[in-house]
Amino acid sequence: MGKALLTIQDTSGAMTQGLISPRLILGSASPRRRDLLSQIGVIPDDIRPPDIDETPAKAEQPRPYCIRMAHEKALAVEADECDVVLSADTTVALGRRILGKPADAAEAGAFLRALSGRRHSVITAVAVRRGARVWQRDVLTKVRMKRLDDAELAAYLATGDWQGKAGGYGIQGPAGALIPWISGSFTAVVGLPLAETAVLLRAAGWRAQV
Ligand SMILES: Cc1cn([C@H]2C[C@H](O)[C@@H](COP(=O)(O)OP(=O)(O)OP(=O)(O)O)O2)c(=O)[nH]c1=O
Repeated sequence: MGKALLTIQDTSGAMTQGLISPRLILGSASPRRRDLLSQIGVIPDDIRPPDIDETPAKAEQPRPYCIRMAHEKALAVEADECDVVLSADTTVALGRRILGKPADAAEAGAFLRALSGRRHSVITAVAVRRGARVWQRDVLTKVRMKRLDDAELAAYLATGDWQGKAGGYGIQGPAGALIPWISGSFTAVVGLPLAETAVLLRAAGWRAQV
């Protein structure tokens, strides 16, 4: 697929043809995803946050849920036929339980108490769409959170860093001090697995940066 042939007609009626790279639309409101992309030299031409219903279906398992969310986000973003749209979803899973973005500090506290002293999974699914074609990958990372005492929990909640983050924490911020071990992809936990994302962008014809 790669580059598209662009034909421009000027005011005299003359036609000019040239090859253009597709535009990249980041279908995400997450500043983390924008920052992660810039780490590999990918600067989106536009950012269009998707507006979808993120309620899990009844008895839906975390991984299928996460994959479905990324797919629906990519489809929800308006784009031209040759634009490349990139969307993702990060889901924190404690067993079969899906921990989304906490509504308030009380819910963040409840999530963190549930995660305290245990291993959980962070799943990030990425969807890249061009026209009707969608390329997807998902990455599962195991994360262990240390056992939190009341003072540590209160101190973390007071930072406000839990806001807008699945599971009520951000490993890249102060919560990094609460996470002694991960197995998997750090960038996936933060919101976008960069190695897998680079593969998907190349598959969709986006020019490789690295
Ligand atoms: C677990 C974890 C999540 N997160 C963030 C990444 C995501 O932004 C967010 C999970 O919510 P998402 O629904 O995946 O993303 P979003 O609502 O922020 O943005 P959009 O749907 O528009 O793409 O949690 C971290 O920043 N650090 C972490 O350690």
